[in-house]
Amino acid sequence: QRHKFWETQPVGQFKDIGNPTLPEGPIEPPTPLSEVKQEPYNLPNLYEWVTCDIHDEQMCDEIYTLLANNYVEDDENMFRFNYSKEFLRWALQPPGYFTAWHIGVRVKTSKKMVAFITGIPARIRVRDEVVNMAEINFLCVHKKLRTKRLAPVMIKEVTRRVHLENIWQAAYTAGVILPTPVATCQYWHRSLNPKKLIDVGFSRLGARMTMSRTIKLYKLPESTVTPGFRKMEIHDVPAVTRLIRNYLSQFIVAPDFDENDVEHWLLPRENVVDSYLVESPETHEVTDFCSFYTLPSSILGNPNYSTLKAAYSFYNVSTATPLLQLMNDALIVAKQKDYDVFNALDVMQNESFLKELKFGPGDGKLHYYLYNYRVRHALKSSELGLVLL
Ligand SMILES: COc1cccc(CC(=N)NC(=O)c2cccnc2OC2CCNCC2)c1
Repeated sequence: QRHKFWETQPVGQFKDIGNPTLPEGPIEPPTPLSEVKQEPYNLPNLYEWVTCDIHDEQMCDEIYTLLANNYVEDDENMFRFNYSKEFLRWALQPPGYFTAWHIGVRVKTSKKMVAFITGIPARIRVRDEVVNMAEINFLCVHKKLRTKRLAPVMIKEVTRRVHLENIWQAAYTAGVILPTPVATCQYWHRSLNPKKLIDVGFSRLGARMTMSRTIKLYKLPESTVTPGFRKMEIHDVPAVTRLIRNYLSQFIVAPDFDENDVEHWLLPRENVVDSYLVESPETHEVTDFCSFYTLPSSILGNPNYSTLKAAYSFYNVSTATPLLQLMNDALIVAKQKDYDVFNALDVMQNESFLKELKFGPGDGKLHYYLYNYRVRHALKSSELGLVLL
């Protein structure tokens, strides 16, 4: 019964692992658009599809609430992602987005939103092939409807709508193992507010450690140390695009960002995404870049705290400032902005700073997947240059 659905899909199958005869690249060829199913898949009788215009305040509210109450929790069900409305509008409206790929399921009678799944277009390079893909995210089924096998039909429906736009590949992540991970990443956490993290059960007091010793251990300078370190601004887009395109070229899988993408994904947006760069005081050249996105978590069942304010490492480039120093400045800014914790995956060159900057390993892994694209063998996480929201 395991993976009954995924064994029917064009994804790397476990039985194919290590089979050298299977070529890297698309698993199935594109279908002629006339042969793509024109009408939506059938839902169980009580439910109907709804195309969600995230720009509409009331619709955005319904999606926010569905996710806030039913989306991903940590393994111990102590925390649940609490994506903000402005974050969702940012995440779902990149250049070239399709409203039709923001798909809700609601109860026909009550019109209550009970499930959601999204796609956004992205150009993703795999080795030296730039592929038009859909990034699939926010798959969420209401807790009370989990046994109704809604996820497979939702995945087929978003796939159908992506096919109608002549896109045949996708990228997605999951905390669970499905056929077949293209890379498996470990996540790490850097305490910024250790007392709160311990009070809410996110962290535990180390052995032979007192609370005051722990607070001292994670203490950071009041201000950043790198000369020329400043917030990114709109006029920096061309320079940051050059910097990040060059940096990402070293990874096997990475986004193929152009200036429009950089302007959308990396320009600071309050409470959504923060980005900083180093402009050399002498030459005024942009030499380094760091960024993190804001994804709070609801704290489930704690009398004193309701929200964990978390920063998630996004894209970081160092060409002149040591990455260690650049990321320490990112930690300092996050602390200044009252974040409780700074999270990072061991992707790109992150491993080079995680331990030294006092990140601790998380208790789970994040698996990356490609749909209808075979990668001969799983990548090391350091060969991955893609961070999904
Ligand atoms: C602390 O609150 C949590 C609430 C829900 C789940 C988790 C654990 C977890 N699953 N974390 C991650 O997936 C994760 C850890 C570090 C960096 N990015 C991550 O996930 C991102 C990227 C994938 N989509 C969710 C956000 C933690």
